[in-house]
Amino acid sequence: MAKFLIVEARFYSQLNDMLIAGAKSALEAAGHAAEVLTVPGALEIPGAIALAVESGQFDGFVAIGVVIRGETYHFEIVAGESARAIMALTMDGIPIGNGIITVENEAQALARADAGQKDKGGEAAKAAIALLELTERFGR
Ligand SMILES: Nc1c(NC[C@H](O)[C@H](O)[C@H](O)CO)[nH]c(=O)[nH]c1=O
Ligand SMILES: CC(=O)[C@@H](O)COP(=O)(O)O
Repeated sequence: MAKFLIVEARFYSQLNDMLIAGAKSALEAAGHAAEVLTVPGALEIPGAIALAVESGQFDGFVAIGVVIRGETYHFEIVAGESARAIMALTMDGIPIGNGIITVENEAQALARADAGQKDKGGEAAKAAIALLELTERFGR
């Protein structure tokens, strides 16, 4: 059994609850344990994961968040920079699944957060599990 940390940016509470439910379901189905850490927004997720990696307490990570386009360029920054920083961590061999949904509106977010629809939380958890299995296969 591996131990995963779900790092969630609690910007839209109900949507996050749905994403986390999907992620937890996927992790439990694979026989793994999960803890949840909450940060203010998606831009804080990569830094929180980096700090948690240093603790040595977790085998893998799932990033959970919702970024909905507003009026300004800030959407591109939040969506793009959180994804870029998470990708940089995975390139360092850290098993992370990215479940930060970046959408145009709440309807799109709902369809992707719902585990009975597109289940992006569960998808991200399965990606993290797959990367952890690769670290075990390649001896990291
Ligand atoms: N607009 C959204 C944000 N914005 C906040 C940033 O993520 C960050 O917390 C702030 O810039 C302080 O560093 N975060 C989301 O997760 N979702 C959004 O829609
Ligand atoms: C994704 C965002 O940053 C968004 O929620 C902020 O909206 P705005 O661009 O209208 O400030």
